[in-house]
Amino acid sequence: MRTLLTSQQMKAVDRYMIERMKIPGLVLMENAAHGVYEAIRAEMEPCSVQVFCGTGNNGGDGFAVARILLANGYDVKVVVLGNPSDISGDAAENFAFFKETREFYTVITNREGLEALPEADVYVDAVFGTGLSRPLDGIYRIAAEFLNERDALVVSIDIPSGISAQTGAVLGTAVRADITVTFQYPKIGHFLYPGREHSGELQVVKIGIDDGCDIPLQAAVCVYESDDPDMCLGQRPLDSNKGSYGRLLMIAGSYGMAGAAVLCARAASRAGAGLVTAAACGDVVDVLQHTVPEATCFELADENGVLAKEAADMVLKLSQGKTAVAVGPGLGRGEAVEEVVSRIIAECDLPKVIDADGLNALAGHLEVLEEKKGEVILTPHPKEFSRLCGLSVGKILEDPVKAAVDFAAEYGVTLVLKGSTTIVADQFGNATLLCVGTPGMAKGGSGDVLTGVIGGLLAQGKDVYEAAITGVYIAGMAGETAAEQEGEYSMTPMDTVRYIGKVIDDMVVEYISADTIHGCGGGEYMPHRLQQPTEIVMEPIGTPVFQASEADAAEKMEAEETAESPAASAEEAMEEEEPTIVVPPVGEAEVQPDEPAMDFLEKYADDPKPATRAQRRRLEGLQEKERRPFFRHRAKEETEAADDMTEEELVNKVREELPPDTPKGPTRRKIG
Ligand SMILES: NC(=O)C1=CN([C@@H]2O[C@H](COP(=O)(O)OP(=O)(O)OC[C@H]3O[C@@H](n4cnc5c(N)ncnc54)[C@H](OP(=O)(O)O)[C@@H]3O)[C@@H](O)[C@H]2O)[C@@H](O)CC1
Ligand SMILES: Nc1ncnc2c1ncn2[C@@H]1O[C@H](COP(=O)(O)OP(=O)(O)O)[C@@H](O)[C@H]1O
Ligand SMILES: [K+]
Repeated sequence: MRTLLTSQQMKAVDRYMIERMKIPGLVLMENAAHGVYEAIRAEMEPCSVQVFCGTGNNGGDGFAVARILLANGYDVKVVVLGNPSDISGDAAENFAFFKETREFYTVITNREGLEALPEADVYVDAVFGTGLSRPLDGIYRIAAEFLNERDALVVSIDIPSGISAQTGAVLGTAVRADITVTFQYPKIGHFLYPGREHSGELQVVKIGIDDGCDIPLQAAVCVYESDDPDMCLGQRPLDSNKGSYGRLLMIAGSYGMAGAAVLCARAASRAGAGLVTAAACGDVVDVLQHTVPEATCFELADENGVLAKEAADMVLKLSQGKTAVAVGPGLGRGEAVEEVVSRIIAECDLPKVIDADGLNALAGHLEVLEEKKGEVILTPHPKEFSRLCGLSVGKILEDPVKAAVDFAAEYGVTLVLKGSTTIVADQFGNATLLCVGTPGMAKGGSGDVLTGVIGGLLAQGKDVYEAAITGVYIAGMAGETAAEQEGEYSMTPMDTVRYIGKVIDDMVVEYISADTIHGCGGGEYMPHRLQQPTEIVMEPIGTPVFQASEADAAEKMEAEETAESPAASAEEAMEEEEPTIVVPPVGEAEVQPDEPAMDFLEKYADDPKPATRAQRRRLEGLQEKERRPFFRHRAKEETEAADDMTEEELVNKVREELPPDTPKGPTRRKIG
């Protein structure tokens, strides 16, 4: 499970690290750039790289990456998009090097300029990050399209430019990255389509505070992915019986849609419910008796194969002694179905999951939810959700997390908005994204399986939010396993049902700690879960949390007391190790203004008589470094060329290689 942030929350985290933790912004930017550099280095040996930079801090990261790449032998060109005079703050600090050296950057304002650039092996997208505030147009749009046409590795910094970090939506157009390196926390936009697809492989690097150090953050959104180790279920106690695992009442199916009831009932049983009671019209009961022998069946009043109004009383009577209700799959439509669904919601106090025709029955009658007796989970796909909430599908998908959270809070329900990334929202403003499942599940019947799994978990006493999250995870993973075994094209929802058992088996652990919440039967351990309806806090700057505990301090003092005498350790160091620079205590330091650290190293490197082996090694290392020029890659080319070229020929050759708009002049400048 991972915590996801919005752009605003990430800005607050940056501010926290800068203002409270006193980590300078430039240090964060440098760490970010090193993370990106490492990602590139892991893929490519020194090669040609073009870094496309915007004028904000995302561009600042780009300048820093470019500098690090140059220093490590890559052949780098920085492409500035926008007006360089708009670059300010930390980004300007990192741009300064390029401004001074000129030859490594170019400002591009049109497509012709981009097309005149030589092809590169790697493109770095540092145009916009979390500061994207409107759709890409002009040169930004052209540049994103240009990057998408390249047959090369594209690495996006923080988030592909053009993707909203908040919603995953494409604003105008967006870069398609092979790798995206983001900082400290992933963002919601990395996990929602189309942002999820545009991000490619997502890497998260820490840039200020490591894991284990808490930032006082009230993030309300998290994500589970396939094979997530945090998704666990507890073992079933040895001394248990079917009564220990609840009784699910399922109302599903109609003439022609008996399969929905079959899938739902089988999935509920596979999810572990102690007893599944299927209530349906006569035709469906006949089918169920043959295909789901483990379920008990009751025939409800019907009219032409669809429930009749009188079925409501029978259902309410049947609900006595049950622990949860699942209603909707394949019920069909009509006034009678609406009445049955409304009465279950208003008169039955059990937790319930409502899907498919259950949701259609609710559309236009949402006031029923205000009278609900038990807790309610609704599981619409976007079209069903559109019918429920009145927003168009397009509008919902513009910001699906917001749409789900708003609806769940307004009606006091748990909402499961199904899709390739499924969003589960609770009534307190929490949301969980589930990146599980496969396109193989895009086939009629997969939703019925999900309803059965959630119903089965609810029957076993799981809290509604947990049952919804765990249910989506189990159904999605079972679908993935079915796709592996049967193929994505050919797998059927019944195959998904068949693999539920394997998925659950992999999730069962002997002992569940407070961190591994699912399966422990309560919401109190839910990390980040808000327990009260509340505004989502966007700027969670709190008090610093890094204070050495008293125990730590005592341990440190003890260690100091028991340490060997400084004289002995110094002697040893002289013999075996590198010489130690002795730093006098503050206040006693002799100020030597003419001897800064670099001079000291140079002086030390020139020392004719190194005292120990370690000193000699260090000296050799330093001399080796001295010999190595800053821009290795270029220097290597020059050395090779110099073997059979005159100096004049060499200069002309290098000039020819430069892009046409680069001013002629010195081809290398030493830094410092
Ligand atoms: N210390 C830190 O904070 C750290 C931050 N880090 C890095 O900073 C990044 C966030 O930086 P950022 O806030 O400067 O935003 P960024 O995405 O560079 O762009 C904003 C600029 O673009 C402009 N603009 C927006 N949309 C536009 C459009 N469609 N077309 C044209 N212009 C548009 C926008 O203009 P405005 O909306 O103000 O008019 C503004 O000028 C973050 O993703 C991470 O990479 C890391 O280094 C770690 C430390
Ligand atoms: N491309 C996909 N990736 C992951 N999961 C998917 C994908 N397509 C569908 N699913 C899952 O399959 C299920 C389909 O449910 P639904 O649309 O209600 O189908 P139906 O009503 O036909 O049974 C949902 O749980 C959804 O999340
Ligand atoms: K970017």
